[in-house]
Amino acid sequence: MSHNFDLLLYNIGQLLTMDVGTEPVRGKQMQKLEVLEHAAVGIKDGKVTWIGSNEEVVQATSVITAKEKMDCQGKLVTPGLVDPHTHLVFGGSREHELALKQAGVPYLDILKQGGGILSTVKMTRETSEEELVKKATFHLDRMHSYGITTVEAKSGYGLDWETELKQLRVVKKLQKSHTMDIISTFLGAHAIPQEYKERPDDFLTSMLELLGQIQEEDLAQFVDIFCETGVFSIEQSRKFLSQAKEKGFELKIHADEIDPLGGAELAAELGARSADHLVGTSDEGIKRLAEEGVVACLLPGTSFYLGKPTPARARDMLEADAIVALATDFNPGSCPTENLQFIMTLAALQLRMTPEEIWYAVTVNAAHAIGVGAERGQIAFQRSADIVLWDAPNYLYIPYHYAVNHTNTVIKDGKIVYRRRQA
Ligand SMILES: N=CN[C@@H](CCC(=O)O)C(=O)O
Ligand SMILES: [Zn+2]
Repeated sequence: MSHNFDLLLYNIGQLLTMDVGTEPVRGKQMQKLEVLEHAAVGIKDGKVTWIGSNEEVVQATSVITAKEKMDCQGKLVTPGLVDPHTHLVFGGSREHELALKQAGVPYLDILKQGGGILSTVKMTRETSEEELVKKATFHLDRMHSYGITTVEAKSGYGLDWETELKQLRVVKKLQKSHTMDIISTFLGAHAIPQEYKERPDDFLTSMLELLGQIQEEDLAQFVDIFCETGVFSIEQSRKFLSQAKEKGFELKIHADEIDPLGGAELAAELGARSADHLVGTSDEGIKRLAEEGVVACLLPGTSFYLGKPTPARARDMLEADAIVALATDFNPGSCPTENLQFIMTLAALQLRMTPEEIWYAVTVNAAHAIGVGAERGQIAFQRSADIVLWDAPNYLYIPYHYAVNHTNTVIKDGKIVYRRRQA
């Protein structure tokens, strides 16, 4: 059979296809990783149309042709990474808070004093839609350079109708203008704005009134809430998310990030797609997440940056056969980094996840955490060609050699969107 590809990747030292079909991978199954040695991948019309051996390429040069050929020099090739939890769209930055953190001022105290999220809210309200598009485009370009080809992006720095819609419309514009696949989440329930300080329930009601407009303009697939001490309680979160679910939205929840309020149990009760953070989650919460197939989306970069001594209980979640994913939690306050590769290292060192588990957590399960598990996170026949060639000899190397960028070439829907500058 002859092939005429648009792009042929050959001489691949190690290929991780992560080709597990359309279901997420649970717990103990995350240990089993298929590695193809000396492989090749053919791409046509933006899709993966052939996966074979390098031998076949060498032997059959006459019947395997391509407009462009990429010699992968015996290096690692994997699916494009998926980042299922980011606060991509925001104005300004919060580097001044670093000194407060160093002085030991707790994250929730900074928020209580009107800083933290609320200071980003002020800056985002003051930033134009065009400026927000430009700034988020810069971050998306950087994410591509780190090997990320699909991301989730939340609102939550407006906390009023105008600015929440502004953020979501920025995401909608980026879905059209940028090569990155972006899944949108409404996080209007991110914090209580000053103007509603004494009336949090009225604030949540006003955010719920936005849902109709969000649906009408198709601005978000998910609705999320920050369920945390001093922000929104379990009861408030249950009421808010239940009403969003009734309107047809899929659910996410910032759960048990700092205090173990039982956000994981609530996520299971409501059939959320994912529960995120989970640093303080109880045995019961872990059990319920696994039972209901809620993706446990862990954010070790946030624990690292906030200097939290105890990491999320990843090993107990894996033991309980939960579906575990990883994300950056990229945001200006608790995790200002787009580098998902560094998150992979933190998952190894702090969460004690194995390299095999980590690779499922940044591809297949990350895609399931944002509802695109059937389309993204794998190199498989007729799937979009979202592929990374790494300057690495094998898949162990990425979490091991840390705080640098290992990408050589990043391919999105069959097109090269990033190539490391060759000296
Ligand atoms: N905890 C709430 N939201 C973000 C932090 C947002 C911020 O600090 O600006 C998080 O997931 O950590
Ligand atoms: Zn977050």
